[in-house]
Formats: sequence, structure tokens, C-alpha cells
Amino acid sequence: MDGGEERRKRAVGRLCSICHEKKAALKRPKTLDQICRECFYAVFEEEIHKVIVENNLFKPGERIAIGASGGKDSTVLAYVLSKLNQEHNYGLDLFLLSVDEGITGYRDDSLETVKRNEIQYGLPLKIVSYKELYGWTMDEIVKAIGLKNNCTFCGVFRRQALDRGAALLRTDKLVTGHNADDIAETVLLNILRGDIARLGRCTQITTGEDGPIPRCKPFKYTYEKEILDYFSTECIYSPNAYRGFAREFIKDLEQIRPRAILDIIRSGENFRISSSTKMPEQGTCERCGYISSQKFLDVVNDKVVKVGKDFMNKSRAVIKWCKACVLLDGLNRGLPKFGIRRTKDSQKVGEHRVSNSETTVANFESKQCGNLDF
Ligand SMILES: Nc1ncnc2c1ncn2[C@@H]1O[C@H](COP(=O)(O)OP(=O)(O)OP(=O)(O)O)[C@@H](O)[C@H]1O
Repeated sequence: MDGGEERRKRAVGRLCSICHEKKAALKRPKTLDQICRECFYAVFEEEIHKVIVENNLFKPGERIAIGASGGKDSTVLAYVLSKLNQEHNYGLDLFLLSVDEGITGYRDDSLETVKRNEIQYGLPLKIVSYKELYGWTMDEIVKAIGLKNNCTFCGVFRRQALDRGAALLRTDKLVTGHNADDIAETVLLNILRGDIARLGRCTQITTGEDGPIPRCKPFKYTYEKEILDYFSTECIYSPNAYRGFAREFIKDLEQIRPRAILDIIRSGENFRISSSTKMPEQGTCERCGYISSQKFLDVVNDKVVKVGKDFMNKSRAVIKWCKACVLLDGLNRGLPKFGIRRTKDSQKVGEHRVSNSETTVANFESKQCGNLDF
């Protein structure tokens, strides 16, 4: 093609800026390049491969659980990861891991998608359910607690359920389909909540290396818009989640300036956390015995106890419980708001205190749908 012909085709504004042959089918939000579908698939997969290699996400021989919700992100992740694993000989053993929260009309539908993916991609599937792990479905929890705080239960239980499922599969890592938009939203939410500890963690591509199972986000730099194979299913129990407002805000910013999503992630990455900032404790829950990478709560009869204080001079024993156990205990005792309600005693940002006649819990954070630190 001579220069004049090429310019003419470009002037039409419809030719793929990569192959210069086919009609452009979409405009990439990151680069604003107009490209054809075939080139899009190729660059999309190539970028994920680059992220995996440059960040040393996997080692040959590792067993990897893919958090498979049946939504668009994790479905695309399962497909792309199994493709790249074969094409580039990563040498990974891949598994689909699904958590059934027990949400009728939502997760039961998307689990059908995961079951289809099991067959299509030839990846073994493990499903763990809230009912079998905690004795409650989300439908039952919502009946007990209402719609306001149910996202806290769902987020805390899901996080632990994924860890437990990954342990059952004996996997070395868990990957999730969190994308660039999710991470930008989380950066904003953590800033809005003044949660510096989580802000530091939420932009890391791999987290929890000191916990039960490291988690990776291969889609950290991938725009939601570009994650195709779309199965848009918004959770029926989270219509008003605070995260939704952050999401809308990010979408508005993206309209004005498509790079805004990557810029917010970069801002989060560049925040420096002061060495005096107190980070959440990690360890083993003394109730369920499960290692948790989440913040632990100190529970003492009738006493307000702050995490990290010296307990030697206290007369009664301190029990360290993970968040899932505190929430579950509240549910089982008919106190569904236990571990959630904010009281006027709470003074620090993000510190919630819940009291009843037996127990007092400090430093407990109520969060809306989606963990703020994944
Ligand atoms: N029930 C679940 N079972 C297994 N993994 C899950 C489940 N829910 C969420 N995940 C994992 O966490 C990631 C982020 O979940 P989130 O609920 O934010 O959904 P999302 O951004 O809509 O992603 P998706 O489109 O994959 O559902 C998912 O991509 C998936 O890897």
C-alpha cells in the first residue's frame, strides 16, 4: 500500500491502527487506538501475558485456583489464563473455585455459567457454599439482618470461603478477576474512608503472601470495558452499596479522561505509608482455628479491648476472633448486627464498637459490598 492510499484509508478513520487492513471495531480506552477485533484479542492477551511475566505472578508447577463467580471478569480470566498457560507453557495446574453464597436468582444462575466453563475450558471445578461452611445462606442472612449491612457479611464470608476452598484444592495461589476499574474504585474508597493500611495493600498485584494463600490480580491494569464475554449480573442484594457511587464517579471521570483509571491506581501505588501507621494483625483465629489474613478482634467479657494493647494486667482472657467468626456468632445468637453497628463511642475513623451484655468488640469495620483490600 503506498503512502497516499494508507493516508486515505486512515482518513476514513475506520482502519485498524495495528494491522492497517481490517476495519476498526473498537477504540481502546487506554490508548485511544482504533483497532479491529482480531488485533484487540491479540493485544488483550499479550498485555495479560506481559503483566504475568513482569510481575512473576506464577512459577512452573504451581496449582492455581481461579476465583470463578460466573461473572464476566472471572470468566474471561479463566479463559485467558488457560489459553496463556498452554501457549506459553506456564506449567500451571488450573482449577475453578466458586463460592455459592446462597443468593437465589443470582449466584445459582451464575454458577451454571461456571459449570459450563468447567466443561468448555476443561478445568476442574470446586464449589464451596456459605451454607456448608457457616450454616447460613445469604438469603437467610438477609432475612435476619435486612438489606442494609448484608454486604459486610457477604464480603467477609466470601473472602474466607475462597481461602478455605483454595486450601481444600491444595492450591498455591488464588487469582481473582479484579480489574483496573475495581482497583481504582477501591483506591478511592480507601481514601474516602481514611483507611491508609488498606490503601497501601489494595494496589498490590499480589497480596497475602504472609497469609494462608497469596492472591493475585492479573487484570490489575485491564479496563472493565475491555473485558469482553460480558455477563453483566449485579448482585440483587447490593443496589445501594457505597462502592456503586465510587463506580459511577470513576465512569464519569473515564468519559472525560480515559486515563483517569490508570492514574488513580498509580496515585494509590505512590502513596507512602508512614512506618508508624498501625497495620492489621494477622494470625490464627482462636474460634475456628483458621489462619486469616484479615484483622483480628479482641473479645473480652464486658471489656473494651483494643487490638495490640498489652493484656497482661487484665484479669480475663482475651480471645482473638476473625471477623467471620464475630459475624457468625452474632447471627447464631440472634444478634445479626453484632460486629456491624456503629456506636457513638467510636472515635477513630473506621473504628466501630459493638456492645451487648456479654462482650465488647473494638476496631471492627463495617464495609459495603466488595472487600476494600480484596
Ligand atoms: N462467588 C464467588 N466465587 C468465586 N470467586 C468469586 C466470587 N465472587 C467474587 N469472586 C472473585 O472476586 C472477583 C471480583 O468479584 P466482584 O464481586 O467484584 O465481581 P466482578 O467485578 O463483577 O467480577 P466477575 O465479573 O468475575 O463477577 C471475581 O472476578 C472473582 O474472581
